[in-house]
Amino acid sequence: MRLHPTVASHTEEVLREVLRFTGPADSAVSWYFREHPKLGSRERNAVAEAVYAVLRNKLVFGSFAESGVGPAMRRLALLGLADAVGIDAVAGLSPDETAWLERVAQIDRQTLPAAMRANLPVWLYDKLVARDGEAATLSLADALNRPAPLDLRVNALKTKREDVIEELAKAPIACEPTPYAPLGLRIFKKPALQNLPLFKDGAIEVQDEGSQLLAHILGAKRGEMVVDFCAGAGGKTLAIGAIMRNTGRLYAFDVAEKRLAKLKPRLARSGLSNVHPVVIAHENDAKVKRLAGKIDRVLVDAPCSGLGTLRRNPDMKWRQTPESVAELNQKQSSILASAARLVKPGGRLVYATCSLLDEENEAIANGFLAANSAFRLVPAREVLAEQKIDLDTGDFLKLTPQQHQTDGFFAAVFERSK
Ligand SMILES: C[S@@+](CC[C@H](N)C(=O)[O-])C[C@H]1O[C@@H](n2cnc3c(N)ncnc32)[C@H](O)[C@@H]1O
Repeated sequence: MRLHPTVASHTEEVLREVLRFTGPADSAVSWYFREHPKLGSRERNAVAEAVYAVLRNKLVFGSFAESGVGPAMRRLALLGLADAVGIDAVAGLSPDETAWLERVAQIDRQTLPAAMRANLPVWLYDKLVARDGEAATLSLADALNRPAPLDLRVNALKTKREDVIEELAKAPIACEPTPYAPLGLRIFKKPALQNLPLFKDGAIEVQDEGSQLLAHILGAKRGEMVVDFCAGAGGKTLAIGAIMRNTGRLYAFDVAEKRLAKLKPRLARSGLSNVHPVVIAHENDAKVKRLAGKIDRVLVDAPCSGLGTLRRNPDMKWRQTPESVAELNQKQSSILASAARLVKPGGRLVYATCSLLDEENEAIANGFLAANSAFRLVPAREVLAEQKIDLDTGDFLKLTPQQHQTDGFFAAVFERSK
């Protein structure tokens, strides 16, 4: 069935805003939909998917849009819609536009230059090729430029994974257990979950398998004192709180009050009562210092470029620059140094990012080790084995979408000796 003919102009309007890259694409899309409440759900879906298709394929579509007819933004919008819903579903096309889209669809992308096919900014493409070579970069870029499946985490305080599979099947929503995370489920479609009793009752949360693994790698135990230093809206906090079986004390720190506020309703659904959200002014806040040397496990899920999450946030690649990454590096080292002071002897500190860049990952971890002789690196493979998770990515946890079907994640585990 064809979409409403205004879908192309709505897509064009949203693109005009999103391609200014002044804020996150998902906020711009949500704002537009709030301003246009009459737009039907099928149309909204098509507009959003088309905008994301343009963000994912910006270089290739930009090149295709040099041919064709009509305003440049409409050409991009049509390419996005053709990619997202197919040419036949797009109404209101002129015969010239249809012919152009059909011509473009015939182009063999293998004939395009590699850097264009990767659809990455030049600085990032060059950096990845210098590290991994062209073939590996193209395979990574290909995985990053595809939409992610939907991963769920089962709240073990409320139910079991097998019971959720059965319950979802009644909806009917088909899912399969995630390969590594013991409480994860993967759905390949995008059903609306918000109205399911399972969701409302806090039996499931949406969380990428990689993010779930970061909660496991922290290895928090019952009754421990734990800090989630950069808790944000609490994706990992909720997972850690459940791993602690709702015992002990889990502080959720963040400098962003708005983000921490989003944790509140999730906490209420989850049934957790061991979580204590705390807004801090900065990483050296007195509230942090008060806990120095008292904490068993500290997770630093550091602010980062987010380049590992391009499957979900394709705009990030166009919004980050070498300068923004350098700025983040300063912040990352500073937060890690401050968080380390919380850890008691024998306690563990985990540094994690959802970045794929060495300078946000190994470089920060190695810099920390060099400056902190009281800490040693605990090989990630050992920690994962302790957690009975069958995954060996070496001394560090390194997840990539093409190898593990998760977002890109990094984690280093440190233990304090004295
Ligand atoms: C990667 S996000 C955290 C995501 C979150 N852990 C989750 O699983 O949903 C990084 C967070 O670090 C926070 N942040 C930035 N600077 C900080 C600082 N100096 N101290 C603590 N948190 C900080 C940001 O507000 C952001 O919420």
